[in-house]
Amino acid sequence: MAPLEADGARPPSSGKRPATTPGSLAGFESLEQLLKEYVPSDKLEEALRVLHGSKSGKPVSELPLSEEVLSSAEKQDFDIQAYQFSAAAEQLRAPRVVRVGVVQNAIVLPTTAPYAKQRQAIFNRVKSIVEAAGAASVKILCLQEAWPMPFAFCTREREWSEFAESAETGPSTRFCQDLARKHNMVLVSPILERDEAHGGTIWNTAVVIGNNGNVIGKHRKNHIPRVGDFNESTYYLEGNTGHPVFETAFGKIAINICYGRHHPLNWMGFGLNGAEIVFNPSATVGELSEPMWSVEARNAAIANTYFVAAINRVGTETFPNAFTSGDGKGAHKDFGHFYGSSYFAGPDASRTPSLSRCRDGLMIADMDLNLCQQVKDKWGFRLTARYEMYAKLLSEYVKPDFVPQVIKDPSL
Ligand SMILES: NC(=O)NCCC(=O)O
Repeated sequence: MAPLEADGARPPSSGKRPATTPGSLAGFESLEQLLKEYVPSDKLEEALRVLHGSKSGKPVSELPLSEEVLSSAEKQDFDIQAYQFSAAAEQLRAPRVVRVGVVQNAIVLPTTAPYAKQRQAIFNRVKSIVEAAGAASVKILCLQEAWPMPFAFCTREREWSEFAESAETGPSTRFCQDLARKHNMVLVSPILERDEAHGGTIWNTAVVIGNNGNVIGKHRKNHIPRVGDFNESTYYLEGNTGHPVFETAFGKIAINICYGRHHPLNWMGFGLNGAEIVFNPSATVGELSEPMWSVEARNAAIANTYFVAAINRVGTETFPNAFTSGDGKGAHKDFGHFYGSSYFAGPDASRTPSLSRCRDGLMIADMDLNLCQQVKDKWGFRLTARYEMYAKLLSEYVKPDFVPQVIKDPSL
């Protein structure tokens, strides 16, 4: 199919990449870029209305950014996109608009480089993206899962545990504290945590740093995968922090770390505790999870009437020694491609396009948090839920003598 430039649809998008670029979708950085290239603009709006939901009949609108921020992204070669989730004007409440951002990034140095150098190179790269977010007045920013390190848990090798650090005083927390203070920004920093008070146990943890640079608290990943190359349970087990919601200067936030997105009750826990925005910092690869990616965070936003930010790392990470994963695949040295594609979803079923599948990126959105209550009042999911009935079922289910409620056709 030829591009539609000739009949005036729209010029070629900047999202074009050589088809050989790792992670590219037939030569495009994202599904939306591919659609932009081939679907005439009037029809594209209709297609996106159905695909991404709508705000008064239109896809989520773009948010203009300053030249300074745009040119910094271009110079440093990261994808930047910005959108706005508006809400209806209310008579008794002022809008509560908060500017939120997410960062996706590849590791910078090969996994064979000295660890201190690998981490410092990631710090330098992430700093430049966080600085752009700060210049764009982002007030709550979340980084990707285990952002200061390669996602080495596929290997099962012990030495990668060296990247674990204190959630309260480790180098990543100190790095984020400086940036949080500088930009008056809440920063969510998902790291590999070493808990010195409990024998140096390791956790997969998101540290929430307040806009004054203080550590507000932390949350430990609730669900640990045992699928494909995700051998994380060799390093850490299920978290013990429940479903905390962090009340920040800019809104009530929570973090559902990666594999927790497959568990609807996990999402529900954060909703019951009052989250308005739930971040889902992830590290996941195409072959395994891409068909689920565009569905799960969006469904969680709808079912729990809050905003969700789905964040995935990007790039292919190759490790020195081959590993196997008990799934019949031969020994290999990489996880496959982390497909990026971070996006925001609103409680009203609208969503943004995705960030690049091939490049680092910063996505920004203005969210009017009034939308959460407006959608609750309209759809009444919290009103109509049957929590006592679910609680009863669950309390029965966890008993060893549970008998499933099955009514068999007596004629069988
Ligand atoms: N990081 C992580 O939990 N990945 C598991 C794979 C997935 O959930 O897509």
